[in-house]
Order: sequence, then structure tokens, then C-alpha cells
Amino acid sequence: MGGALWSGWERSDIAPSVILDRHCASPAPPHRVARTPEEIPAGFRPEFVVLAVKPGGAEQAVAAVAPWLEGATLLSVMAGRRCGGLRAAARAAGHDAPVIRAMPNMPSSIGRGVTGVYAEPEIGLVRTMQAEALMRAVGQVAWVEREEQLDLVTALSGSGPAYVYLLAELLEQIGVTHGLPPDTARLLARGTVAGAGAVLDASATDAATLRRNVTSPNGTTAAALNVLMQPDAWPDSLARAIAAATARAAELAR
Ligand SMILES: NC(=O)C1=CN([C@@H]2O[C@H](COP(=O)(O)OP(=O)(O)OC[C@H]3O[C@@H](n4cnc5c(N)ncnc54)[C@H](OP(=O)(O)O)[C@@H]3O)[C@@H](O)[C@H]2O)C=CC1
Ligand SMILES: O=C(O)[C@@H]1CCC=N1
Repeated sequence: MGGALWSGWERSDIAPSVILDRHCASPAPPHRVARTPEEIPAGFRPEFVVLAVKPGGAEQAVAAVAPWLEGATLLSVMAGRRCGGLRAAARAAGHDAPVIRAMPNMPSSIGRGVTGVYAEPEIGLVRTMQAEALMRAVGQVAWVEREEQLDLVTALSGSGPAYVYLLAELLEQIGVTHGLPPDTARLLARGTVAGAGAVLDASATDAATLRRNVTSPNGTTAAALNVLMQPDAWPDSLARAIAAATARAAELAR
């Protein structure tokens, strides 16, 4: 996810910046990569320090970048980890850095992400607008008023691309199981998910109306939706999946 954000920021001419990454290729100047914290220029004074490590690695990462936290705002994209805990980690490393949390998703890698953002109440307007600009560089932005709401955002849109890819995966598998050549099943499944997403994106019409537009009375779609829309089918399994992901985000906070 850090790489996805980075490429969006590089495209948007947000500079100068330093990325701390053991794997990243060299970006175009004036950006630069540091393989270790020691390689970060000592005089570098970033306005934002962005944390994009696994939630369990937060404390170690904050400690590693402590010398660059003075006067900086921490921008975390980590699932679950609360502002309070991150601020405590920064304090333990010697700096009282305010925290903004963002929850982007994978389409950010092509500038088509959606990101939920929460800022601690004392964050000023300038930093709020700067954080919004950072996330707008990779897609659309929605602010939430309460930090706990980011757990639901994580479950809905942060993890959401995986649910859509699962749909493509299952359609392909079912096509093959029922006799289509694998290449044909793959083309039809991927094209359907991508095409339906593109229509959703291109149209102001709500999703339920688009669904009804595909559904001829007593036709094939109605036959399928009669199965999928049973209360104990997709409405229930998706609600339980989102609840499980939301609960997991809350667990990660601990
Ligand atoms: N994947 C997604 O779709 C989304 C992820 N997120 C959040 O983004 C965060 C990262 O997830 P993801 O990109 O999937 O994870 P990855 O493991 O792919 O990326 C984390 C990267 O951070 C590096 N890293 C870890 N610790 C340090 C450190 N102390 N200093 C420098 N680099 C370090 C890792 O290197 P190494 O492998 O060598 O340890 C790795 O390259 C998570 O907190 C997740 O919740 C948020 C929204 C969507
Ligand atoms: O699975 C995860 O925990 C991360 C957060 C959202 C997407 N990936």
C-alpha cells in the first residue's frame, strides 16, 4: 500500500520526499529512497511522516523514524491502530506528533482508490487540507467524524476490493466447472466485473437501479437473484463478513 501511495504522490509532483523502503526502486529526483533510517538526510524536515507498515510493526517503525518526527504529523494507513496508541509510540520516541489516519484501498495504485480519513480534533486546517491532498492524489476521499468509524471503512472499502476479486474468481471457477474453456471463463468473469464497475463509475444511477436494469421479468437474472438475494444468502453472508472484518480492525487496535 505504501508503494501505491508513493507512485500517486510521485505522479502528483508532491516533493521533496524520502521513502524508507528496503525493496523500492529509485524514484525520479527530487524524491529519494532510503534503505535504512541512517540513509535519510539528517536535515530533512518532513511535514508528514507516513506509516504504511503492518499494524504490528507500528512501534518499531515510529521508533525508527523518531528523528524526523519533530514538527511532523503522523499519517497512518494502518488498519485498526488508533491515534492514541500511535501518539503514545511517538511520545515514547521523544516527540508529541499529532496523528491523522487514512484507510485507502488497492485501486489507489492506479489513482482510483477511495480513502476514509480521520484527524485528531486538534489537527489544524492546513494539515487537514494537506492530508486530504495527499490522499486525493490516489483517488477519492471521505472524512469520518469518529475514529471508530474507520473500522467499518476498513471492512467496507479497505478490504472491499478483495470481495470483488473473489466474485471474479468464483465466476471463473464456476464457468470452468460447468465446461467453459479456462481462457473463456477468465475473460468473461474478469470482463463482467470490470465492465460492471466501469458502468457504476460512469453513471450517476444508483446500484439497485443498475441491477434492476439487467433483470428482465422472469428472465435468467431474476432466477439467479432469487437465490442470491434470499435473506440468508448474500445479504446475510456479506453483513457477517463486514462485521467480522470490522471486529478484526477493532482487535488490531488492541
Ligand atoms: N493491502 C491493502 O490493500 C491495504 C493495506 N492497508 C494497510 O497498509 C499497511 C501495509 O499493508 P501492506 O502494504 O499490505 O503490507 P506489506 O507487508 O506488503 O508492506 C509493508 C512494507 O513495510 C516494510 N516495513 C515493515 N517494517 C518496516 C520498518 N520498520 N522500516 C521500513 N520498512 C518496513 C515491509 O518490508 P519487509 O517486507 O521487508 O518487512 C513491507 O515492504 C497495513 O497496516 C495495512 O493495514 C490499508 C489499506 C489497504
Ligand atoms: O487486510 C488488511 O488488514 C488490510 C486492511 C485493508 C486491506 N488490507
